[in-house]
Amino acid sequence: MTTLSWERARDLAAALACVPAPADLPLSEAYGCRLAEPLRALVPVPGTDVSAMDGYAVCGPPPWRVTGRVLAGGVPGQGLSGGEAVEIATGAPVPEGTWSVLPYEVADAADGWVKGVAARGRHVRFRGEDVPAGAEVLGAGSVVTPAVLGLAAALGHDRLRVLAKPAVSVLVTGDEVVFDGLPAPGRVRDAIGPMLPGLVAWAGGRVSGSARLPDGAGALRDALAQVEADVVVVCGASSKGPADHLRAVLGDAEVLIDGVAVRPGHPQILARLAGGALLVGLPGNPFAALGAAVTLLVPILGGPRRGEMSALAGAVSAHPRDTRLVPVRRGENGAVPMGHDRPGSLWGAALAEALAVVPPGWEGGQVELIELP
Ligand SMILES: Nc1nc2c(c(=O)[nH]1)N[C@H]1C(S)=C(S)[C@@H](COP(=O)(O)OP(=O)(O)OC[C@H]3O[C@@H](n4cnc5c(N)ncnc54)[C@H](O)[C@@H]3O)O[C@H]1N2
Ligand code: MOO
Repeated sequence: MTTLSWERARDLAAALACVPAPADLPLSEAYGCRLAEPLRALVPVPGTDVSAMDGYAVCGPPPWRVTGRVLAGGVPGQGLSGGEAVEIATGAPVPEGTWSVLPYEVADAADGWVKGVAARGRHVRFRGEDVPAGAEVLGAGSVVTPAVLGLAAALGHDRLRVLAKPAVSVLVTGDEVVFDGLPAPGRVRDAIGPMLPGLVAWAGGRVSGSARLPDGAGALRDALAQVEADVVVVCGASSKGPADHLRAVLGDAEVLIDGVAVRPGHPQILARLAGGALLVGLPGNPFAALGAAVTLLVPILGGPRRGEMSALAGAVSAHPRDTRLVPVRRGENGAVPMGHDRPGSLWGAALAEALAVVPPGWEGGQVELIELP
């Protein structure tokens, strides 16, 4: 299979973008998804007539004799008759017969009696006044924001039927890769695993699982056989060295892309596994992995595709055959290269807000900027 141009690789990945499927997710997992059906109130809010103020629930004209106290979560007890009041907390159910609530600030209370001016219905939140039971509060397709999650909980929902984000399972390979602490000589800290959840979430997916694998075809083959996700990302093992087993274990998978003419990140792979999931093979070099993820993974997850065009303000040399991805920040005269962009280093990318796409043989002129999260 021949190496694909960077543009064609990105287009092919976008054409294979995952279609979100309806699923019932707990509130804790639904953030950022779209509702697959309208959101309805399972209960009225408030659920019963409650006080909106700390003060006295009163009945009839003043003065009132104070007969008791009701706190939030309490039971209202006996109903009120004319000339009676109970001390009441905000959110507590008002007793039957309540005319209104007199806040402490305007109540004149002494010796078990209270006086004041109480307009009828004032400072009482009536059952269903905020949201009536059964009301459709949001339409299908609405994005589940933090406020939507709070509203859904208030309306009695534990789960939401949403268009679930594509699930991404991450496999990090390499005997030399360690996952915490200071790497000993010959070891290297995993710099790709920590980068992926944020990148995946930004692109529209969610990391549903991750595993750490030693080098070796057996471990990778077993892990791929067990994985349940829409997309599997394999980090490392994408090149042609003795420990690079990804191609060997692809078996009856359909390899769609094997190598992209881009620097860094050319040894990237896209395949359709026998079970239907897509596999993205990222190079082990961390900046190369980021470049490959932007090329294949982000479009597959439905993430932003095209960026704006911009001049480059700084010396950048094009590659004769490969597209270059150059970390940049926007400046007054165009995008400024950040440097520190060797394949093994994320320093430049960490300083950057976008990757400039420098086409093969580029001789100046505007280039596309791909936003980085
Ligand atoms: N004969 C060839 N050798 C190489 C080629 C090639 O075309 N022909 N391409 C080079 C390029 S470009 C890259 S990029 C790498 C890709 O290698 P792999 O994907 O097989 O990855 P590894 O060999 O396992 O590791 C490469 C490098 O990255 C480090 N690494 C691996 N995983 C991680 C991780 N999770 N976090 C941080 N660093 C990681 C690893 O220790 C190596 O230093 O192949 C070149 N070789
Ligand atoms: O492309 Mo490698 O991906 O240059 O380091």
